[in-house]
Amino acid sequence: MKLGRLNHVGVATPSIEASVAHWRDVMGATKIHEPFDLPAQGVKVCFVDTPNAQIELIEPLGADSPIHGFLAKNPLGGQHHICFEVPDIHAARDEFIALGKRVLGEPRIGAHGTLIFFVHPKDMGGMLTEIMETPNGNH
Ligand SMILES: CC[C@@H](C(=O)O)C(=O)SCCNC(=O)CCNC(=O)[C@H](O)C(C)(C)COP(=O)(O)OP(=O)(O)OC[C@H]1O[C@@H](n2cnc3c(N)ncnc32)[C@H](O)[C@@H]1OP(=O)(O)O
Ligand SMILES: [Co+2]
Repeated sequence: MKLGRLNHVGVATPSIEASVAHWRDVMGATKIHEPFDLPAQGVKVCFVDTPNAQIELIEPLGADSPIHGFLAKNPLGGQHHICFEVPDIHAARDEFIALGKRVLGEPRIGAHGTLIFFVHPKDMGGMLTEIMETPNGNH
């Protein structure tokens, strides 16, 4: 697979409002985007810009949110996933599968409007890994 740039670090939180205050007041973030709901992924999302990538704050949305289990184990929240860009999402998916990695579902539209998929943390050195097709303009 051709590894692209680190797009974001996903950070699970029980409260985006509280996390925004942390990133603004403690970490000095100056560009924090408006939060929005992503019902298809079961999360509320807020992007925090850093000079070379984004922090993606995710709060559970709805009873079936995929981050409920993580927050039950980590009530304060914490680093949940890392996301790398690739030029061709379908080729990347095929390559992970050929390597015996558990790809979690079909490619679907993520928070940046391009296709994403996840690879199981137990097959990725303990890190839930999101693979994302490079957005237009990032090439
Ligand atoms: C905002 C939209 C989108 C984007 O565009 O960026 C997103 O990022 S959405 C982010 C949220 N969505 C997802 O996480 C979808 C993919 N995740 C899953 O399918 C599941 O969460 C999971 C990874 C399969 C875990 O399932 P779950 O039922 O929550 O946990 P288990 O208890 O079954 O866990 C098994 C095992 O794995 C460990 N684990 C779980 N989550 C993580 C994690 N984030 N990082 C590292 N390890 C994780 C968990 O601790 C268990 O380990 P053991 O206790 O040793 O068995
Ligand atoms: Co993400």
